[in-house]
Amino acid sequence: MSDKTRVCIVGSGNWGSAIAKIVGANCARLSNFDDRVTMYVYEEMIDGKKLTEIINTTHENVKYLPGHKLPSNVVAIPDIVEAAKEADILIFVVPHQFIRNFCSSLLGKIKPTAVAISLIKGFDIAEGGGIDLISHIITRHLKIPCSVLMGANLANEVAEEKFCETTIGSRDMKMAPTFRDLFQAHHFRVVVVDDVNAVEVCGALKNIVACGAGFVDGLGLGDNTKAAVIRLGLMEMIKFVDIFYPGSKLATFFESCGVADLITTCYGGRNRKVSEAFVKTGKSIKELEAEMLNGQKLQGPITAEEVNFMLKNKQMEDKFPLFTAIHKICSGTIQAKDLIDCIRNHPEHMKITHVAKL
Ligand SMILES: NC(=O)C1=CN([C@@H]2O[C@H](COP(=O)(O)OP(=O)(O)OC[C@H]3O[C@@H](n4cnc5c(N)ncnc54)[C@H](O)[C@@H]3O)[C@@H](O)[C@H]2O)C=CC1
Ligand SMILES: O=C(CO)COP(=O)(O)O
Repeated sequence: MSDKTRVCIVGSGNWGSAIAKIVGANCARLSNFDDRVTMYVYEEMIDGKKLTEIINTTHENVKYLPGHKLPSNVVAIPDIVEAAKEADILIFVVPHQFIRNFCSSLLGKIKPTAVAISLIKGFDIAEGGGIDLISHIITRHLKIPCSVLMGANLANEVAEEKFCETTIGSRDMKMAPTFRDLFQAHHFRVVVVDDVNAVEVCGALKNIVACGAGFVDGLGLGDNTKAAVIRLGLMEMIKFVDIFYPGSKLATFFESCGVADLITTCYGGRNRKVSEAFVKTGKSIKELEAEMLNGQKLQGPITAEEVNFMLKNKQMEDKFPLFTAIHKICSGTIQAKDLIDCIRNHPEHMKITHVAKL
């Protein structure tokens, strides 16, 4: 048996494939990692050929990251257990709505000593009327620790090797050097922090705000309005973390997972793009996701629904008027043109306060 660390990437969408470029290259380069990186691929047929076969012969994920070569040591495997069973590090990067199924498939089939890191942005609804963090679901189901990686990381730009930063949140600082080795590249700079919940919640919530930014773009309301929506979104993100994840740190919002991811997603992300088209075309989000994303999945509208499920149960919708309005627009309860009226009297505008010293 090799004493080298074996890595499996669970997921092969747009971000899964972009991160496979970096992880594959690092595992090939660094002696402490096994060269062979397995990548679980949800099998599908492309022009009569299996996607796994295409990836393993051409080293390109022609559907989800066309135009970029994956390192040849990244091996696509259609069976999730086969891909994951020998891994010491499991990188979870699937659209969040599918995570429970994948965890069920892996239960009892992975190394008990394995550790996980989740790149998944989103929540799940929990029994008792709340929400669950994806990393908590992974830990609870698979009984392994789970760190997170979130940041301003539009997958296509990362694949093009344009410079960006990312944030890893980990409770186990002994793992920090290994994670940094695994993910850092000359164009992808890693900061590790211990405020894990806040890192993950930032990654999930900014997708809701990005829908709001897209509505503003669709309505043609201009840059000032969009900036207001982004700022109010940030304030609701901070309040959400403060109320539901007490003990989290404000400083985490200044990492890549916070303001930076919020900005990039509100300008360049899929949630923004589809939300703009939602206003301009009058089609449903589902129709537009299918028409515009070629199999990629939107996370914002479902995340807005999950968050609303909890806020409604706790009778706290009015404390988060932007998140609430975005959910109501996505679900067709109100129209996008009503967005501004919903936030005109935002609790932020009721404040008269001394600004804290730096
Ligand atoms: N794409 C991006 O720029 C970034 C995405 N993320 C996050 O990473 C996570 C994964 O996103 P992407 O890799 O972009 O995925 P994606 O949005 O490209 O989704 C497509 C993936 O979902 C799989 N899939 C489709 N239907 C499925 C089903 N019924 N069951 C199981 N799998 C199915 C497809 O096979 C494919 O691998 C998400 O939480 C996203 O928010 C994070 C940073 C950047
Ligand atoms: O998370 C992302 C960038 O960091 C991608 O956002 P979208 O899913 O809106 O494209």
